[in-house]
Amino acid sequence: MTRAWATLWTRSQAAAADRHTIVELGAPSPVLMERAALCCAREALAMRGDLPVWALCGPGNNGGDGVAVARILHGWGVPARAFLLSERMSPELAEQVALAEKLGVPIERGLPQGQAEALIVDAMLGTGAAPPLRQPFVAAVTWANARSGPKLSIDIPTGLDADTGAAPGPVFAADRTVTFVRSKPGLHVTPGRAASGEVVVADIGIVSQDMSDETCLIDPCEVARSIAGLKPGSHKGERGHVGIVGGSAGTPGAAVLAGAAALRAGAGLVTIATDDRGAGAAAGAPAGVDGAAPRRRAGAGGEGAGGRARLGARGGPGGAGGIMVGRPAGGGVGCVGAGRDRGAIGDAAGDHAAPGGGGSLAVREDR
Ligand SMILES: NC(=O)C1=CN([C@@H]2O[C@H](COP(=O)(O)OP(=O)(O)OC[C@H]3O[C@@H](n4cnc5c(N)ncnc54)[C@H](O)[C@@H]3O)[C@@H](O)[C@H]2O)[C@@H](O)CC1
Ligand SMILES: [K+]
Repeated sequence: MTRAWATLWTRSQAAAADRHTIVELGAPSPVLMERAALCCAREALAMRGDLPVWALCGPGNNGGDGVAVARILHGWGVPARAFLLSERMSPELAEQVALAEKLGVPIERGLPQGQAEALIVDAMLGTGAAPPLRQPFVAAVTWANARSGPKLSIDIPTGLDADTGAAPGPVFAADRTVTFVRSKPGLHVTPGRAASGEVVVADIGIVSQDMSDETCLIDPCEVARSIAGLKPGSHKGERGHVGIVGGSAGTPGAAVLAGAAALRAGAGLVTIATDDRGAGAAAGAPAGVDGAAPRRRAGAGGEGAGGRARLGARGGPGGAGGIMVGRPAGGGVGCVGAGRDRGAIGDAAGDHAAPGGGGSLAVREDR
């Protein structure tokens, strides 16, 4: 399978790539910062309308990006200011402040005063920071979120856990986030996804050395390409049989959704083995279908377009070519008749299921 899916960098992977590019390859840090700021300044220009731009800058290199954005916009004739929110400054930030001051860019200390509308640029904290957020950034994020104007985050929204998307305190609510080289997992996971707005990935020339354990963002187009189309005139029996084990009595939702998804993806036959007798009807299968289940004799089955419901006739889900296993409510152990030669997918709690063939649960890439 071709994996042209977008890769994501965690905080430590981003830091390793920065180090590799700057220390080992010798790319000058200010050059990378200039590229980062140029990309962000272009986005700010597109977002601001007629508004001035105010960059809220933290003590590290994310703050350095913010000062550089204000300088670049100032050079383009945009009313832009940088606001330094901390007494501390990384060497790169200090260089940016010195350069901006020489060029007459307004640099101020503390939060902006007054109620004028502006595009707020969040250059407070980036991938070098770990939540929970400390002062003065808690107050600054709260102040910014109470304003109605557009908001742009540099690299990640301040307050967000870049690795998990968790928000243990206030998080800057961005309309757009310009993130560098690779996006970050936290920008795509709730609640971080909502705080990040539109995510723009800007290649600023940082390269990684070892990305063997990198995480990928699944591209729906790539997934669609990897699923074979139906042959005209093909029979339901040629389109695969998916077995689903899951859904306790009264809570069949996940099993039902998995069954409906399998049918929509083109499976010829779906078998749901569940403790919940209503699951088959809920999944769109003809009523009254019954069959073998892992723990009790209750179950439901359905077939794709034009198919006839059947369950148990092929030994329940054990007859399936691929099996999905959910965890029964209450943490019981599922028992699946999946052999080593069949694909099995466990859910987040799939480690509680025991494949009957003795093999471990795994996602097979072939079909
Ligand atoms: N040359 C480089 O290394 C480049 C860095 N870039 C920018 O630099 C950022 C990373 O810079 P840094 O590593 O300096 O780190 P950051 O600027 O993200 O943050 C570091 C600062 O945050 C403070 N901090 C950490 N956790 C905090 C918390 N919970 N509450 C309050 N303060 C906290 C630390 O004391 C430190 O002063 C990237 O996100 C990116 O925006 C880009 O300019 C590209 C090039
Ligand atoms: K930021």
